[in-house]
Amino acid sequence: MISFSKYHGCGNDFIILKEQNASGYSYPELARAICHRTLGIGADGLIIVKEAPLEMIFYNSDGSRAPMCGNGIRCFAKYCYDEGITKDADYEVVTLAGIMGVHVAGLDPFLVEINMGKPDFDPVKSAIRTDLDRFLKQDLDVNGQRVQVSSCFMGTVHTVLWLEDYADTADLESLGREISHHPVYAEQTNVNMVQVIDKNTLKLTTYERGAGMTYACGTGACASVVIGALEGRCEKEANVLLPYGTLHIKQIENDEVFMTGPAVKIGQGSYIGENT
Ligand SMILES: N[C@@H](CCC[C@H](N)C(=O)O)C(=O)O
Repeated sequence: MISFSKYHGCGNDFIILKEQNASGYSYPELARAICHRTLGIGADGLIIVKEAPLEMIFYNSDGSRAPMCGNGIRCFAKYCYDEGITKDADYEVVTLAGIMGVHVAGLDPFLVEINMGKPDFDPVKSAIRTDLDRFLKQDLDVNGQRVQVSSCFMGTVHTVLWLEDYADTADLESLGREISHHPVYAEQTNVNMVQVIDKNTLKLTTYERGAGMTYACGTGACASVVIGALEGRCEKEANVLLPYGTLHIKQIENDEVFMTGPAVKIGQGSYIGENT
């Protein structure tokens, strides 16, 4: 039996476990089994919490490991608060993408601001097969359709495309899937399909590597504002609208990106784990 909790950030949902509760399990297999929407508890990802120092280990629902998860780290912060692991307002969390700064900005509702670090435009960092220095405003052939995309590493690999450039946006899931698996991305990419509402407001739909369509993506919201500002489509500070919440994203003068948003506990229980 594995004790777990379930949380969501703007609809992006996660199973969260302490490291000691998953000892002896293969994390990729556990992620696939526990995140399964029918045979498991159901979630977009699995978060393992390590203490001293605090570390977030993140797996997508398909069992692949990701370096960072923006909505996940806010839920990690709420879990640490709920479990009494830390009641500090400011602390750091180790991730595969580096150390992230956490600031608990409100308790009811629970609001967290994360220092997400700086975007990295080097295509090598995002495993993009190109000779270019930056992969911005690049045309991809997607099923015979020309699609213009921009990519960067914002905790993990992200690609942004602007929905106003397309006449047919009826099937965002297949558009996202095709771009995510495009051969130019050696390790796939997360795909953010963005609508500009105004210079300070974006509406985001994300196809995630390792999880498919999700209701929200925190690192994707950051990448969308960063690339949107670079391309003159939005300001460096904007709200990103998602079906189950809003993220506030701000890029400051030294290029660091801050993301503020909610984290909500859904429940807790015991997972029998017979499928792992
Ligand atoms: N939903 C996340 C990102 C999770 C990781 C991603 N699917 C990947 O494989 O890079 C977020 O909120 O940032």
